[in-house]
Amino acid sequence: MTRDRVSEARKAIQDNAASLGITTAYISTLVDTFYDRIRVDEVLGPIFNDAIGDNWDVHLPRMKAFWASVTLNAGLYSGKPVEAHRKHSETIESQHFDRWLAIFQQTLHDTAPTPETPAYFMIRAERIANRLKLALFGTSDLGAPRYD
Ligand code: HEM
Repeated sequence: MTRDRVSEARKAIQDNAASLGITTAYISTLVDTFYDRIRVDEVLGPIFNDAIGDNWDVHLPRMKAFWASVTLNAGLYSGKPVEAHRKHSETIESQHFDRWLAIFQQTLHDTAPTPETPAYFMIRAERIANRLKLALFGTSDLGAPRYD
């Protein structure tokens, strides 16, 4: 695609997302609320707090950039999620993904600006969670999707 076509496609994605209430301001609220809940979760909290320690001021902007890239095609994130999780393969277990997704879904439910917002994020979160699970555990037993 030429550069014009790329920016046209990006604009179409962003207009569609904006019509669902998905903006960088909403992503910021979503990410802050989600990790506030994750940090106090009895199962996932210790994993995140051990891994991230005093670096939440680095992790949160990175996660906002990640979600802006996934949902708004913002092109802001350039990390390596598989490697980032593989570093924690001693502590992250396959069933933790269900809990992560359940907390994410509840956070979306509680904060969503429109009724369509949760599915837009959840479809993408589940797809990425499944790819991470496959990369980390080599399992294709991905469970029943919440959204498809
Ligand atoms: C079992 C569930 C999960 C656990 C326990 C977990 C844990 C973590 C931890 C500890 C980090 C920090 C890594 C580090 O800097 O050392 C991290 C980073 C990250 N996680 Fe997760 N995660 C989970 C699921 C997910 C899912 C489902 C997604 C996406 C939908 C995701 C996306 C990311 C991204 C983008 C990063 C930043 C990677 C980078 O450094 O660029 N994670 N995760």
